[in-house]
Amino acid sequence: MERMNVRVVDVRKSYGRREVLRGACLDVPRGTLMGVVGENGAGKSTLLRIISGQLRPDAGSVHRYGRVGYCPQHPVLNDVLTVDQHLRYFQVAYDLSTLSPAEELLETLGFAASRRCRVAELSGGTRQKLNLTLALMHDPPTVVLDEPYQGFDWDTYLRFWQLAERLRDQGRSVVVVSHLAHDADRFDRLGQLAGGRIDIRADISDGVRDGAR
Ligand SMILES: Nc1ncnc2c1ncn2[C@@H]1O[C@H](COP(=O)(O)OP(=O)(O)OP(=O)(O)O)[C@@H](O)[C@H]1O
Repeated sequence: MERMNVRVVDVRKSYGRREVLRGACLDVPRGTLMGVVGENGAGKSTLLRIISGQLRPDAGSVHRYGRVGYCPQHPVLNDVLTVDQHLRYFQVAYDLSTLSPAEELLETLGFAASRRCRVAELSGGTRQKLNLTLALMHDPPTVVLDEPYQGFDWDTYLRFWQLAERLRDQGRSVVVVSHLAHDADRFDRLGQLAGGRIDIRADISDGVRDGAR
C-alpha cells in the first residue's frame, strides 16, 4: 500500500459567503510529484496554505506526516535583511546545525553571488529563488510550492524541475501549483481544482486513471 505524506479529507473553506473549497480531498504519496491546476480563483493557494498549516479549514481534516516546506505564491521576505541573514534566521527557526543544504540550493538555483545583498536590491526572480530556498533548506518530507518558478529565467526553470525530480526520487512528496499547460507532463499526478473539489486527472506513475472525487 502506498504511504501518504499528506491526506486532505473533505476540506471546506469559505471567505465570508464565498465558498472556495467544498469537500476537497487529496492524497499525496511519498515519492510523488503532484501538480495542482485550476482557473484563477479556483482555490489553489487556499489549498496549499491549508496543507502547510498556515490556514485552518472550516471543516474536514489534514493529516501531515512530518514537516511541510511551504513556498508561498508571494515571497514573504524582509527588505532590509540580506540573503545570508534570511538563511541564518531560518536556520534558527528550523533548528538546523548546518547551512550546507541551503548553500547547495543557492548554487543549484544560481544566486550564490547575491548572498550579501539586501532583499530590497534583489530582482523579482532572485527573490523567488530565496523564497524557494527557505521552503526547502530544512529538507522536509513534503514540500508544497505555489507557482515556485515565477520570474525564473529558462535555465533556472529547468534546474528547478531537476531539483523537484530529485526530491521526488529521494522519496519526498512534492506538490506544485502550476499555470503552465506544458508542465503537465512533468507530474506523476495532476489534481484539477474546480467547484471547490479536486479531480485527479491522470496517474502516469502506474498507468491507472483515478476517478473523480
Ligand atoms: N484572505 C482572503 N479573504 C477573502 N477572499 C479571499 C482570501 N484569499 C483568497 N480569497 C478568494 O478566494 C478565492 C480563491 O483564491 P485563491 O488565491 O486560493 O485562488 P487561486 O486558485 O490560487 O488563484 P490564482 O490562480 O489567481 O492564484 C478567490 O476568489 C479569492 O479572491
